[in-house]
Amino acid sequence: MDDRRESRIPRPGFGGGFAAGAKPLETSRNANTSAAGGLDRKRKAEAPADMTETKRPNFSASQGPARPTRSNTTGGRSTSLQQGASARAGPSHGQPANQLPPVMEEEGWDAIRDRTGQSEEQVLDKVATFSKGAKPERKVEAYISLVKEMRALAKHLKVARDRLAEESEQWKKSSEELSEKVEETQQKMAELAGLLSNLESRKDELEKLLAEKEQTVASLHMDLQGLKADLQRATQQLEDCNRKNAELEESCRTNMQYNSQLQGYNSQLQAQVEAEKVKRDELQRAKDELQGQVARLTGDFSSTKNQLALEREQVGKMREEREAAVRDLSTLRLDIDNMRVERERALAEAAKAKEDLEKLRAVGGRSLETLETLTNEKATMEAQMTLQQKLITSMREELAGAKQGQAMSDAQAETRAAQNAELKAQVENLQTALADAERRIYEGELMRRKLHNIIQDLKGNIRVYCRVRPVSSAEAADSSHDSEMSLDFPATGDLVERGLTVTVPSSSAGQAPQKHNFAFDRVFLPGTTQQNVFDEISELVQSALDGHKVCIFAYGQTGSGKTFTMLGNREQPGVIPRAMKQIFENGQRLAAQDWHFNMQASMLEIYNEDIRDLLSRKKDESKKHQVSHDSNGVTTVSELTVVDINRPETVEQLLAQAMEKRSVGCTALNEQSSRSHMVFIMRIEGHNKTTDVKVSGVLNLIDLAGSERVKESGATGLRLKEAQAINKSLSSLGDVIMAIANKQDHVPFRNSKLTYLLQPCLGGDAKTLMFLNVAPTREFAHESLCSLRFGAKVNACEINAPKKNVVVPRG
Ligand SMILES: Nc1ncnc2c1ncn2[C@@H]1O[C@H](COP(=O)(O)OP(=O)(O)OP(=O)(O)O)[C@@H](O)[C@H]1O
Repeated sequence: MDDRRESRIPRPGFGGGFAAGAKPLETSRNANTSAAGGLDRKRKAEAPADMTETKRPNFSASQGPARPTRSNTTGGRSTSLQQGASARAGPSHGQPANQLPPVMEEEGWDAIRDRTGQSEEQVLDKVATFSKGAKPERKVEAYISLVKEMRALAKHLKVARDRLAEESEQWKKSSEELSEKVEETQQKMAELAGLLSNLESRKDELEKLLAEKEQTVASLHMDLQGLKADLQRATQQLEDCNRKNAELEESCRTNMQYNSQLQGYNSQLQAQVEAEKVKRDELQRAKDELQGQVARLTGDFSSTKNQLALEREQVGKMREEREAAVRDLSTLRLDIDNMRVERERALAEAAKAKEDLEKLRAVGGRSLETLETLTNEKATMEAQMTLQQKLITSMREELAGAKQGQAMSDAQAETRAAQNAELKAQVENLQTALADAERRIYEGELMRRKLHNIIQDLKGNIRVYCRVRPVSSAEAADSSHDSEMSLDFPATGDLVERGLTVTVPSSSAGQAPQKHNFAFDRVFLPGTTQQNVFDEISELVQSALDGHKVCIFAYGQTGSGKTFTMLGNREQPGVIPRAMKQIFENGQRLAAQDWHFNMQASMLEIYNEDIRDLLSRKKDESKKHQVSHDSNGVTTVSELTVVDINRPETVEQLLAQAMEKRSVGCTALNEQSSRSHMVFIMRIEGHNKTTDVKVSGVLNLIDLAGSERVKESGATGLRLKEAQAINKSLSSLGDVIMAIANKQDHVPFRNSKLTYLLQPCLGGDAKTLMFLNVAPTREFAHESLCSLRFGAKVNACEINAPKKNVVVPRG
């Protein structure tokens, strides 16, 4: 128990120091210190004051000032020594004064220090000094006291050294513990330092972040300022807009007026065109008549010419004959002269013979025989002469007749020549009139083309014609169909033949059906004939012959009449056969103006985004066709059959062949539904040999696949895939038209095969018409609404003025 208490005694003042922070020791020390302090105070209170006085040694002045007796004045260390010493010297302190041992007995150091108030150093440095004459006993006493003090101090120091050794051990241990703790602490500190550096780096990051945030805040602030400024500007702009809006409304009103003027102008132009057409027809008729006359006159002329030639020939012959007759006559004359000479000679001879006969008679009647002979000769000669005279007379008559004939044929030839000259003059006049008529027809044609184009442009380059098919007999007869009409058409007002209203039954019971109004360039009612429909688009077909790129689409749900409109049937041919007929007829008509046309046709279908050649006679379906366009906008489809066509019958055969090949599948909506887009492409190259003008047009006629919504078609599997491909390409077509109309930088032609194929024919230099085919009954009202909405979007588009592909020779 004592040991433990002693071990807690603090180190003496001259030993080593405590490590800072050794708290347990410090706490014990304080406790003991206060306990010791309590004992000291008790002892002081109990010790008699005089005794303390007397036992204090008498030091000289060199000993230094005497220290106060309070233990705490020497600091903690002295206090501890006192405490330890007093603990051991306990019994001697606890005795009453009269029982104290004599001073010379062993007194502990603590007691000595308490008594004398000296410190250890003071005792060690103490030197015994005596005043002169001091008694030896006093000196001895002083020495004894000093020795005692020294001894007490020595003991005390020994005890203290031992304790110090022990304490040193303990301190060593605690030092080791401490160094362990220090290590731990250092580790912890290192960890903490790591943590701190982490924290510092984190702090740096956070500071950076903070700085960034501050920057962001600053930029946001600036943005806010900018936005405020923008807001102000926007407000300003809004005001401007409002003002402009008012101006626009005003200009809109003006435009509307202008528009109605334009419409007036348009109708005037149309009237002009009609008048021009009438004139052209009249001119054509006049030309035909003139041509007939010319042909007749040319016939007359050539027959007269032939006759004249014949007559000339005859006259020539007659001349020859006359000349021959003249020659004969002169020969005859010569003969007559000869005969005359002969006769005269014969007469002379006869006279001579007579004379001779007379002489002979006279001579005696000699030579009777000779006389008879001579008489006979004379008679023969006279007969000959008579004959020759007759001959001469008849030849004279013939000559006179020939002369008369020649005079007549000369007169006839003159008449004919006069007639010929007249006919020539007439032919020349007619030829001049014909050239004039041809020139006027050519000018009329140019004017027609110009006006035609103006009208086409005024009508817009994308036109939408809605065609409503009649209710089929099957629909009317079958009660499972809702064959009530869902479409109404205005009977009066501006929208006659242009507007329609679709009434869509509500999907939820009890709700009223909804009405939607639409207006298009033209609406064909159910009874409209194929010819009426074609009449409305024939001008567009004509444009292809004039050198434009033209696309005519048929869009609509399955069974709405697309194929009927585009192809029709034998009795009611549709747009494609009629267009072919018109192109051929007009091509032939233009041949009179020296135009020569080359036409080529191809037919393909796009099925599931693959191209199939509909005119190929091969059965290989796996062939892949690539589409490419050159810089002139000429499209090529690799390995596609191209057929030269020179008569409409060829087209009929091609169409029949193509229809057999076209992909047909069944959906819940139509058992014979075409599941592909069919594209008929006709290229027309024209050349005017007189003017050397060249034109190059393309006519694309497209029967699109059914547009019904995938869900409605009830399709699954392959049919579902087909329906999805169809929907994608139809919506791509819509997107392309919108992008062109909105003048977007990028037009997504490549989003589908169809739009990529038709790219050059869908841009600014092309004319597009879309037939919007709709079924009339309530059963299809929802699909009709979708088709009408699509058409309305397309109809709202306006495309640049088209460019004609015409090459005019230089000079
Ligand atoms: N205007 C019309 N007059 C008379 N009959 C019509 C008319 N339009 C369509 N039809 C008839 O309606 C039926 C369906 O028409 P059509 O085959 O042309 O539809 P479709 O839209 O081409 O369908 P699909 O997408 O399946 O090819 C046909 O029997 C057709 O003869």
